[in-house]
Amino acid sequence: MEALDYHAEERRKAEFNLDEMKIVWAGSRRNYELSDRVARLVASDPVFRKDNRTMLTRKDLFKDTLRKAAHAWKRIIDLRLSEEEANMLRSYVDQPAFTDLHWGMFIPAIKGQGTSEQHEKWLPMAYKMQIIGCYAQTELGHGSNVQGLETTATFDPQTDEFDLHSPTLTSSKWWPGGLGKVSTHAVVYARLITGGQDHGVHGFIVQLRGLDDHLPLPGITVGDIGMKFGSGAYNSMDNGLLRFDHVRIPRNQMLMRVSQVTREGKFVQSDVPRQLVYGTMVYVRQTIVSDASCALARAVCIATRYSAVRRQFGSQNGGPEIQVIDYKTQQSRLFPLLASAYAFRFVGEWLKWLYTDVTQRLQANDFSTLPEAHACTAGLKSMTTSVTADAIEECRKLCGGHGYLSNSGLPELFAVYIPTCTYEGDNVVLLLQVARFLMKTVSQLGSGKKPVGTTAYMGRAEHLMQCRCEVEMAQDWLKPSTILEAFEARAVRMSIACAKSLGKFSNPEDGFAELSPDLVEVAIAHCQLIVVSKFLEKLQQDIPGKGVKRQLEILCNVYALHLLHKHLGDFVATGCITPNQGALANEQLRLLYAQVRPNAIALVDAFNYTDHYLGSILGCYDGNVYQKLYQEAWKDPLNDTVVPDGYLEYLRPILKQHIRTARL
Ligand SMILES: CCCCCCCCCCCCCC(=O)SCCNC(=O)CCNC(=O)[C@H](O)C(C)(C)COP(=O)(O)OP(=O)(O)OC[C@H]1O[C@@H](n2cnc3c(N)ncnc32)[C@H](O)[C@@H]1OP(=O)(O)O
Ligand SMILES: Cc1cc2nc3c(=O)[nH]c(=O)nc-3n(C[C@H](O)[C@H](O)[C@H](O)COP(=O)(O)OP(=O)(O)OC[C@H]3O[C@@H](n4cnc5c(N)ncnc54)[C@H](O)[C@@H]3O)c2cc1C
Repeated sequence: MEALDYHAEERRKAEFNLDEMKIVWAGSRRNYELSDRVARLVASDPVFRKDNRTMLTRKDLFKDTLRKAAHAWKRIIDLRLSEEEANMLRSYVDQPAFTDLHWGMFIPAIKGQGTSEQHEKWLPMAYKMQIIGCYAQTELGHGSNVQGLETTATFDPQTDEFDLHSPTLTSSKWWPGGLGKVSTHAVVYARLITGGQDHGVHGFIVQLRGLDDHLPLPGITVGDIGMKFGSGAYNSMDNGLLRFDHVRIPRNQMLMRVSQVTREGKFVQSDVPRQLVYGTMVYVRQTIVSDASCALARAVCIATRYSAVRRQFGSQNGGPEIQVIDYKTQQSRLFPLLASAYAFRFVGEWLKWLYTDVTQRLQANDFSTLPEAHACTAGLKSMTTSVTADAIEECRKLCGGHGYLSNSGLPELFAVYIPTCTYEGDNVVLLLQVARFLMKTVSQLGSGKKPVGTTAYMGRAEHLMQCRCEVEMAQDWLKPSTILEAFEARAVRMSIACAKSLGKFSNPEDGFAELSPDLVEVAIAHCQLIVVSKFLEKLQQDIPGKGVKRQLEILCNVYALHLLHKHLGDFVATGCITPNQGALANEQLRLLYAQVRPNAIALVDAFNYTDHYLGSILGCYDGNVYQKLYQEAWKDPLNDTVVPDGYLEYLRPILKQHIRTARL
């Protein structure tokens, strides 16, 4: 018997080759095949079941996480998965765990900031998981201000050791994932002190727990910081606290690629920039951008599939009601998010390339592109996570009441996703870093130093400051050069206006603080330009498959024009476009929505998510939503008994009070 598919009609409407689109989404045929295989492997394994997760107590959830991590590791070993496949497997298991920090931060920190001797000593043990590590930077008193960290690492030349100490309550390490209950080791960030002199924050490898009994080593106080937002969600992670009471570690456990301490206690700064101490954060921010496209695609997939199944109003002559996806308001809320998922995917690909490039340069002692890599990773991490967090909530609303059910998958996705706006750098703090970079670039414009990379457009500031948009009809907005110039002109004009305002302050730092809300907007305009331009660049590539490129062009235009519509104030106020041209952009946007509509379901099918990974009744592939919702309701523990626990103690006395009242 053929499986029921409530979306079959929608799938037939698609105007492009779905298999080819899946490959574009995955980045290559090889990526597609790998990820498809690993996703199915996870989905078919009962240990990785997650539909009961939000019902578990914290302790049970944590134990379930340990069980899944151990099983994942066994699968990785047994199947001899490559590092790439192993990463995919962990991400499809879809449960935050200590392993994220071990593989995602502990190992990269040692790789990026350790010497080759340190690599040789620590990495083989870490790769075999004979030791498990975390990234212990943030403290109770300081997260954003890394230079304000208080933990000290004081060199003792007598013993050739560092003495690690937490001098105040606020110096307690607070938040590191994997620290609370699991990690045997940590890369700890502490102030390096030699000969009474403070040399700022550096990384140290510190053993926390015994490898035989898992007990904290002498002088170490360690534990979990407590429940976090939402049920299930990030509570599978043991975010921890850590205090040191004069804990001793050998000198060679300071990560010494950036700076060294000699046997005599002399501090030596190598010729690599001190910012490399922040290198792990740059790496992770880059991965967070790719992850944003996955999370956004997931929410959009659920909301799109459900919007095609859900019907409200408009029945004529007893016929079916209107699918809610056909309401223009639904389209204007949903399709820009669909377009954003694709846009973030492509900018994530590009950022990965940029990161690989900067890493190769750093190895060859070329540090010239580090500021650009920092600005791009910080800015795009901030912009994509903020958009995605808001979008998940918007998708919940797009699913009406059923979106609020836990089994829609959206509440947990939201709860697990929102800390990305805070961790790895608070989004506002990161945008201010981008703004500093932009203001520096503007200040150097007259000096003959040509801006390069993502700020190259500033080199054309003279033209962009006075150019006039030539749009006369709605369809003129479909020209890539018109869109690009409008975004470049807006970004450069906002940057230069801010730089001028800054110039009015006698103390630039006072000006920066006073104008910081405007500077954040400048940074966002710049980041949006990057995303638009990378989407346009993607379209320059040879993209095979019937109709695939055409769909991507439509999505690119939706992405750019919805931003233009949303930030019309910026575009008009800076004189890039007229209000009438803004209205034409909106007219074009409506036409584009109509073109997306028949392809919407196939465009989310292209993400190739399994029902297991989506974890949503509303988003399941076959669209059999109502039956599944009905069946699922009966599985709730409250329905285990017909009469609830507590009836006799609490309900019956209330219900029976009229008998007592009547007797009085
Ligand atoms: C598959 C793998 C999966 C992986 C998943 C992993 C799991 C995910 C789970 C994640 C769990 C979450 C895990 C976690 O949450 S881990 C904890 C994350 N913590 C943060 O992100 C803290 C955020 N704060 C900072 O980064 C710094 O303190 C900032 C940047 C704010 C200021 O800093 P500071 O006060 O020192 O700097 P300055 O402003 O005086 O600027 C001085 C100069 O330095 C340059 N500069 C600054 N920063 C960088 C940089 N990074 N690379 C290169 N350059 C940099 C800057 O441009 C300036 O240059 P110039 O203007 O002088 O030229
Ligand atoms: C789920 C989760 C996991 C984490 N995992 C880890 C981990 O594994 N390892 C680790 O070391 N850390 C971890 N962290 C800590 C995380 O990196 C920090 O919380 C983050 O960097 C933000 O710092 P903060 O908490 O000090 O925020 P704060 O800086 O105190 O932010 C509070 C408010 O102040 C504003 N603000 C701060 N500075 C400025 C400024 N200069 N200008 C304008 N506004 C400002 C912010 O925008 C924000 O609105 C984790 C955090 C979370 C939530």
